[in-house]
Amino acid sequence: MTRIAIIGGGPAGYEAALVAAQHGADVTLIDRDGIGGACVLWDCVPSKTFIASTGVRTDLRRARDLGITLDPSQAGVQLPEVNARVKALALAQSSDIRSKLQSAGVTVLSGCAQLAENGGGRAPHRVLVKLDAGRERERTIEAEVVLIATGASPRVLPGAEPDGERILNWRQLYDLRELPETLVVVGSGVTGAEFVSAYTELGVRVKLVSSRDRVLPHEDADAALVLEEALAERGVELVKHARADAVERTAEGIVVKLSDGRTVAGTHALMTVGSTPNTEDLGLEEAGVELDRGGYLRVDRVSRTSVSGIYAAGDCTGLLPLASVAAMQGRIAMYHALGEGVSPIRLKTVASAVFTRPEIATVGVSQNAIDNGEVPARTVMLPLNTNPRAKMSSLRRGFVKIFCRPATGVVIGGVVVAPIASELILPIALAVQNNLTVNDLAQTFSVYPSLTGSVTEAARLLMRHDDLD
Ligand SMILES: Cc1cc2nc3c(=O)[nH]c(=O)nc-3n(C[C@H](O)[C@H](O)[C@H](O)COP(=O)(O)OP(=O)(O)OC[C@H]3O[C@@H](n4cnc5c(N)ncnc54)[C@H](O)[C@@H]3O)c2cc1C
Ligand SMILES: NC(=O)c1ccc[n+]([C@@H]2O[C@H](COP(=O)([O-])OP(=O)(O)OC[C@H]3O[C@@H](n4cnc5c(N)ncnc54)[C@H](O)[C@@H]3O)[C@@H](O)[C@H]2O)c1
Repeated sequence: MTRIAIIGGGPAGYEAALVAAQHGADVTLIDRDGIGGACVLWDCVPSKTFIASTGVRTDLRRARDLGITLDPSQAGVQLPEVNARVKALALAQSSDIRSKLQSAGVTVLSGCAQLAENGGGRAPHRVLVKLDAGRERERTIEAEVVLIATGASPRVLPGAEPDGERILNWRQLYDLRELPETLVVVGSGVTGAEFVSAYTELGVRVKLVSSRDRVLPHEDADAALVLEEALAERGVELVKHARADAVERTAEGIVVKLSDGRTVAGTHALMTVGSTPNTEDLGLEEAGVELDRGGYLRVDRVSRTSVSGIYAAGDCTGLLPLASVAAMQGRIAMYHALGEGVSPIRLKTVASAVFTRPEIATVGVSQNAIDNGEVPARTVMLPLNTNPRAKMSSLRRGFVKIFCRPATGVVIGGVVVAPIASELILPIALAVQNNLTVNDLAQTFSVYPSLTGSVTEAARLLMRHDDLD
């Protein structure tokens, strides 16, 4: 029976463990902070749960447009209750995953693990675990296969170290007892944008410090523009071309010092300046495992590191820091290690979403790659304000974009900006994954009236005239 040791219990680690156990391996999974990893306990799941609460306020804000008047005092935010719900839901999900692993036969250990010296040659790898509890303090596990799935941690900007009171990282937000009066968010990537949108919905005055000329510099530019307009309308102050050098405490709260001499004041600062991989103190150098720039583990498309039998998956590899990609990398590693048929990971079919209001969802090639001439494509952008369902719900913003191959009409990408874009992207993702054409999409019945009607309509606009004859 193949022995497998997995370091890290986030989506990369636990999905890998489930697959390996299903295929008859003897699996030990070690995690130091809690099963589900940062994804379930601090990052993805808590932020989306928090955003679900703020979404109620979004709907209330829009109710007036639909002829419903509400007493604003009835829409108060009980922050301790919101935060308690976030934490309870994260812990419950962590516990569900632990039970699932245990019933699949996975040995779950709580503790900190690192690679230990092995006997060399064909001897199995050895993993040293410093256990959290119990009489046994250390255990050495021998395994033919090791998967490193240790994730990443919030990057700390020197001079702006979080203190958990006024200068916060996103993992410390759920300990606040009261809403900040003025929140300065530093960093306009996906994490920053999601919290700006969420806190604005809760009535907090928000300022966003962006090192670029816009919010979401890595996302579709048209989508980012729509979001920027929506945030500006809600009073968000966007400070552009602004690189934070330091954040200092003041009598009133904090002040963010920018590299060009400007300052931005608030009561609290939220640092969303990216993450760094958890690859220190793992014994990687001694084991000969190579790292890339920034300390990420170098892997190929079946998750192999530079050392035979040692695989890596998830945010510690820096491939694409998404829970879905982490899980897929973990599964692929196990299929490969156990000799099962496996296809290398394909990032071109990954669907992802930014959970702002409106949401932004994307899949496949980007508009940028098309505009740069890297990918030849025919494109369409259909505003949602022509969609009957959108009009009924008084939606003013948003669009559907579809990109297809010029000659064949095969769908290669798309963008949706809408309140539930994370759900609406699926038909386009399905088309991209399965090489479907715009004709296939256009000929699919969508419900009338529905927002997905804009997906089929956009596809119809991309059908060539000779197809329509
Ligand atoms: C604010 C935020 C929101 C996000 N929202 C989304 C989203 O909506 N959708 C999405 O797809 N992705 C989202 N992501 C990204 C997603 O959270 C990550 O891609 C995902 O967590 C990666 O999973 P992982 O298994 O690689 O690592 P993690 O989830 O980080 O888990 C790694 C685990 O390994 C443990 N560990 C580390 N070192 C050791 C050691 N030496 N011994 C034992 N255990 C160790 C850690 O404690 C941790 O528990 C979000 C990220 C952030 C920051
Ligand atoms: N909904 C989701 O799926 C979701 C949500 C959050 C994060 N994520 C994943 O996590 C990844 C990382 O996102 P992120 O937003 O945490 O990090 P990021 O690295 O994408 O963005 C950080 C931003 O901070 C800026 N920055 C860095 N130093 C700065 C400084 N001194 N002053 C001002 N700005 C500064 C950077 O220029 C960058 O734009 C995403 O690419 C995504 O894959 C996904």
